[in-house]
Amino acid sequence: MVTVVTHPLVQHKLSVMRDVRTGVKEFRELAGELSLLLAYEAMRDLETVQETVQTPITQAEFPMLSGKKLALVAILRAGLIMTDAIVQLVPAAKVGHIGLYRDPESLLPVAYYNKLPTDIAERRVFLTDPMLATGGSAVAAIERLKEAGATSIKLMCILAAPEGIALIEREHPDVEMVVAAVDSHLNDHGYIVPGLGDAGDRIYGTK
Ligand SMILES: O=P(O)(O)OC[C@H]1O[C@H](OP(=O)(O)OP(=O)(O)O)[C@H](O)[C@@H]1O
Ligand SMILES: O=c1cc[nH]c(=O)[nH]1
Ligand SMILES: [Mg+2]
Repeated sequence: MVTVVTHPLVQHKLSVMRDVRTGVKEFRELAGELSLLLAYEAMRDLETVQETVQTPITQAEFPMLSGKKLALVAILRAGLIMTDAIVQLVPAAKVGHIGLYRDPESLLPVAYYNKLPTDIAERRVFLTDPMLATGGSAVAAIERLKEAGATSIKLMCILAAPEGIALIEREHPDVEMVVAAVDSHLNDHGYIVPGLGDAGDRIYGTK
C-alpha cells in the first residue's frame, strides 16, 4: 500500500527541491522539513493510551504514546538527512544505518554497512530513503531488516517511481510506503523522471 502525501506544503517544498537552481543548503533544509511532514503522516497510526495528567487547573486523562517502541533506519547516504530530521519528533527512537550504493552500470545495490538496534524485532521500523527508483536498494534494506527480526516496517521516501513501488508491492507486500509524489518513469540510467536528480549528490554537494 502506498500513501501519497498531497498536502500543499509538501508539494510546494518538493517542487522547490526539484528545481535545478536550488543549492545544497536549501535542498538539505527542504529535505529535512519534508521528512518531518512525511513522518507526521507515516506515524498517524501510532498507538496511544489514556494517562492521568495534572494540569495547572485539574487532573484529567490524556493520550500518550504507547505500544511498540520505534526505530528509524536510514539507507545511507541520502536517507540520513531524513532520520536526522525525524529523530527530533521521536527522540526516544533508536536509529539504525544500512549502507548501500547503487552500481551505476547494473543499477543493483552494493552493501557496505549494516548497524541496527539489537532489539529491532520489538520495534516499529521507519525506513528512510529520499528516492525509490528501481526499488532494488529498498528491497535489499528490507531484507536486512527482516533478517534481523523486524516485523513492522514502513518505508518513507520523498520521491518514488512506479517501478520501485511495484517491486516493493511484489517482494514485500506487508511494507507500507509513504511518499510525497510518484513520478512518471525511470530513464535509461535508472533516474526518476522528472525527478530531482541524484539526491545524495544534491544533499552532500558531491557533484
Ligand atoms: O531504487 P534504486 O534504483 O535502488 O535507487 C535508489 C537509491 O539510489 C540512491 O542512492 P545512491 O546509490 O545514489 O547512494 P547515495 O545515497 O550514497 O548517494 C537513493 O538514495 C537510493 O538509495
Ligand atoms: O532519480 C534518482 C534515482 C536514484 N537515485 C537518485 O538519487 N535519484
Ligand atoms: Mg542510496
